[in-house]
Amino acid sequence: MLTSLIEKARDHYLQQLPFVLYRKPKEAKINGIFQSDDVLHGVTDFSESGFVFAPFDDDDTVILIKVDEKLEEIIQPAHIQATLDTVEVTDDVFAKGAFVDMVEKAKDVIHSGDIEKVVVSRKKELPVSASAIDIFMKLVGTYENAFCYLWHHPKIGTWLGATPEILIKSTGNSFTTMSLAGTQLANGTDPVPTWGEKELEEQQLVTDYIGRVLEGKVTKLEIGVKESVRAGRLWHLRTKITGNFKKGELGSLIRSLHPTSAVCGIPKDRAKKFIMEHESYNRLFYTGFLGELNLTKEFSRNSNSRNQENNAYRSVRTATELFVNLRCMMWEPGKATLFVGGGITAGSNPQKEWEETENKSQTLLKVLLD
Ligand SMILES: C=C(O[C@H]1C=CC=C(C(=O)O)[C@@H]1O)C(=O)O
Repeated sequence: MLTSLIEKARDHYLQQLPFVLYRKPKEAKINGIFQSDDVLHGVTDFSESGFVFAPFDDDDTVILIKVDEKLEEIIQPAHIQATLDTVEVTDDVFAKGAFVDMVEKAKDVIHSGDIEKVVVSRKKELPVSASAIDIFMKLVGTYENAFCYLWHHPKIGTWLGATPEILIKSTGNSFTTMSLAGTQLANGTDPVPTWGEKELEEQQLVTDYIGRVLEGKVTKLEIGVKESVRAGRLWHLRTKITGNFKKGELGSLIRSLHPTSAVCGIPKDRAKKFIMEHESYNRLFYTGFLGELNLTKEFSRNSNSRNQENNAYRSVRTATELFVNLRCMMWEPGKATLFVGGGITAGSNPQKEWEETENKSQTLLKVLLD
């Protein structure tokens, strides 16, 4: 079924113009933002408005797609045939050897006391025949709790993903962020998982790190309780963190959060150096962030508990909603490059870390191999 939103995206792709399609967690509506020329815009201080796409490397340019046109539509998503268990964990000996070596090196550096935690990753390439739009529609139909997107800029490329992690969500001067780390495969029978020491410690390090970088920068900082959340076939540990920031400080807040230790490590600079030296590829936009920056939204609220319509009032404010670019891939005609990683601490087992990256790759493989 061709809809005006999907038709517009196809047309933009054919004309090689920038656009993004996205569906927020638990929403039915698909959004499209379309830029009418192919200029590559960069963000300078996060006072801009549009859809941002940021690389992992916080020294590189954050890209902005300008909102020349914004469309919204409720579209019937594509459902996939594959059952949860049809994609097998593979044992690619060469890739596994290199990854396990990197985890061992990371553990050596952690034991030497230089780094406390580092997130290492790898990529996985495979042939694909599906179009980026078809893959996007399957992601939307499969992962209702994730932020699903298809992003295209002719000067950069095409990316897709279904991420479970919020970097920052803000309206006015209040914000929410989260510490998300620790992974285990969902077992059909367990309603909620039991967590081991390694995962609990790994996630606590991320929560403490976020608390430290925000302290002094924000007011009313509140750190919630640990909860287990589902992301496709995986469980993660999550802690919600909220607070208020001063007018004009959104950019500095984003810059201090990214990259969190859920995707880089502790301390940030040494972990980033380890990643740059030991991962044999450039992460590009994997573990960067993406989403709406300073978009105008209408909020309506009832001022009366009896819910009388004439008491409802509306206000127009700007809102920002950014997600960490996880469970993502770069799409090229005929080829997909998937990116997956995991947090390494003193207690990591290299074989288990490999299996964890294989499990994480299934989020996209399930849709690609359908
Ligand atoms: C780096 C990734 O996940 C992060 C987010 C959640 C759990 C993670 C973990 O358990 O290691 C990672 O910190 C990835 O999916 O590639």
